[in-house]
Amino acid sequence: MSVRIGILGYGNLGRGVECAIKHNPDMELVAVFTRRNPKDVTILTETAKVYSVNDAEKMKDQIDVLIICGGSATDLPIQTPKYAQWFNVIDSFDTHKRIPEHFAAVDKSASENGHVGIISVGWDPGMFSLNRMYANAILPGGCDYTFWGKGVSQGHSDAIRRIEGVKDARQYTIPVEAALESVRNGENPQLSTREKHTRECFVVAQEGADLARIEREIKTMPNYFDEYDTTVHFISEEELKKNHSGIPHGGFVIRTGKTGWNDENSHVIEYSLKLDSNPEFTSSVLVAYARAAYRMNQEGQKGCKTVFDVAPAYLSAMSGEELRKHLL
Ligand SMILES: NC(=O)C1=CN([C@@H]2O[C@H](COP(=O)(O)OP(=O)(O)OC[C@H]3O[C@@H](n4cnc5c(N)ncnc54)[C@H](OP(=O)(O)O)[C@@H]3O)[C@@H](O)[C@H]2O)C=CC1
Ligand SMILES: N[C@@H](C[C@H]1CC(C(=O)O)=NO1)C(=O)O
Repeated sequence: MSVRIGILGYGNLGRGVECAIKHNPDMELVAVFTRRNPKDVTILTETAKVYSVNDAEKMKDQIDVLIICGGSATDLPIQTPKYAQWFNVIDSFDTHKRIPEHFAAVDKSASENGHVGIISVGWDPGMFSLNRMYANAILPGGCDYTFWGKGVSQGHSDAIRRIEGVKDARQYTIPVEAALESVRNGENPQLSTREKHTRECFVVAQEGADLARIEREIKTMPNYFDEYDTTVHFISEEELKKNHSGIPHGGFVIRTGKTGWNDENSHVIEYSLKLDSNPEFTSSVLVAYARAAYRMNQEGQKGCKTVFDVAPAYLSAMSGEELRKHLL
């Protein structure tokens, strides 16, 4: 029997989840929910329909897992705890400093209602988090480094789009080459946030908007830009569509550490991603964790989880026997 999926929020991630379900025969898309007028939202899956978010609760018995594809800056803190009342949920919440409070809110709602909510799924947080954890467990005395880009951060682009007067935006994260070189040379540098990345923003402003205010709000935005050297370019909608339509990204996690009675042996653990489509890759991770949430809930589990709490086998469409035969 297929895992019945709902999508809440039809943006880059929502479209990516719809596409990822096509690649997972054990899943089916039942509904897409939107805060806009459903007539204004067109999906590609003929067997599913678009509904208003106000209709979601009525469909709670028709959906096994609701994948919440809103923005981390303002949507997910409200949406994920709300819909965990009625559904097993998955989200991609990536405001790292606010994950503890988000976890607590989702845990209360999911636990009280007997659902599983897996938050902060994707690649960072998500796959990068897992690899940082594995590497720290294996090399307890070492140094961690995470680099992103050059690529388009969806979270930072979404955060800019939420600023009054902004019509559209793309934010590129750019690693500082000297920092990268020092890490790769095994120099184990102590790097501040500002020394690792810069951020470049391309913004389409609404007619008559106060550009100086928008630039200021971007550069001083806590949890997103205030710790970085950031440049802001105001461009036309045509320029954005022509020169910034893709959403590529990537990055890597490195941990260096030593073993031996006198730390005589050095080791480097590296996990890297090169993504043509940040949203499509992130959505593929969301869909795998939706499979896990359904299975964990079927076993009687409930409450909020992160990627650290999900045994890997729950993610796979293969049976235990197939996994042992093909991937062990
Ligand atoms: N953990 C990770 O590794 C990653 C996390 N993320 C997270 O995913 C979040 C969502 O990213 P993304 O999908 O790019 O965000 P979008 O801006 O594309 O979509 C966010 C929401 O905005 C609404 N929306 C989308 N398009 C329109 C439109 N044309 N007009 C009006 N509203 C619209 C949709 O809600 P509705 O349909 O209800 O209107 C949608 O759910 C990011 O904020 C980021 O935090 C992203 C990548 C990786
Ligand atoms: N959550 C990020 C995924 C990675 C990308 C990123 C960045 O460029 O700052 N941080 O984490 C996203 O929204 O794309």
